[in-house]
Amino acid sequence: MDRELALNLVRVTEAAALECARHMGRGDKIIADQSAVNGMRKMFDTINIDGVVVIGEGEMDEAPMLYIGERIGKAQKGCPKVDIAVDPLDGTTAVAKGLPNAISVVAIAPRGCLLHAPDMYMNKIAVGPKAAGRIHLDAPVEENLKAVADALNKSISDLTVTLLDRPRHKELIEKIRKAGARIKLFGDGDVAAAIATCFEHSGVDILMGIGGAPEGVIAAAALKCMGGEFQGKLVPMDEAELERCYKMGITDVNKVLTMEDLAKGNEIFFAATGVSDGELLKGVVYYQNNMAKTHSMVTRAETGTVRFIESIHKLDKKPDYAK
Ligand SMILES: O=P(O)(O)OC[C@H]1O[C@](O)(COP(=O)(O)O)[C@@H](O)[C@@H]1O
Repeated sequence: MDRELALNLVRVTEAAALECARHMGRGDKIIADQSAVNGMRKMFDTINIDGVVVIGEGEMDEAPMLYIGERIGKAQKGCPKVDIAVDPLDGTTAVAKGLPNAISVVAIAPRGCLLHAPDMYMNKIAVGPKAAGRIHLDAPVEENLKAVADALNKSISDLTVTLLDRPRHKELIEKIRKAGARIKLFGDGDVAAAIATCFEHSGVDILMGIGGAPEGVIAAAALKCMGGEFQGKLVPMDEAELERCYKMGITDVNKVLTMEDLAKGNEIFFAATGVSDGELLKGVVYYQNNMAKTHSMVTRAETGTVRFIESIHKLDKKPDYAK
């Protein structure tokens, strides 16, 4: 895949962020999400790829756009055939309430390389490059914390574990506290939290806990690009969810899914744009004269280069496809 695709992916997440950030604090997460989808979908149509959505807004009958299986992109002759994983707005509630950490994200890989993860929960663990290769999702919490602390040349008491603030994490939180690590809970957006582990200045060292499985695939793609490590295990809650795993070809739900299972190979691209302020990305700011500023990152696995891009948008001058 042409490396120029990276910049086009930023255009896609910027378009989604610019649309949905308008709905910050307006209390309606559905409209915020729809706006992100509209912005993202339109921009995808300008990009020369033959894409299939593998992680999207739901099944075809649940979502009008960016549904699983939808073909997107301009698809001109000779263009790359790719799998696309999107979360036009990770943090719908955060935007509706005006809270931090919401981002728009997209990951792309050659056809067949991204896991078609069912829409259910996934138990996750993620670390940055220095601690990659030292964790195992099935290992006891204390063992993982010790391994990460050793890799980072810190004591466990100086480690910060980040996890979603959910009642289901009560036991996990107790174990982390018992081991002596610090905890940073967040309300929503575990893709951004997983990415944050790859940057020392973010102040978080390890992500743990249960979040969405689709978000897990996107986070795995991102961490693969940045040299971190992500592992996940599906958490089907009932027979119906178990059946969905089987239907999607996941026969052993107890298997720890590695980055290679979730995002295969080295031709992976990932882009994200901040919607509301987070540890790494600033949220959208709207200026006078119908201008706006976005803050994005883009990376690809082949080189591992991470670019942070600040863009000033003159919204009056946007072409029709970007309106
Ligand atoms: O809110 P739940 O059910 O605990 O699910 C956790 C998931 O929700 C999120 O926080 C936000 O997802 P949405 O934007 O789809 O609401 C994800 O980042 C996370 O994986």
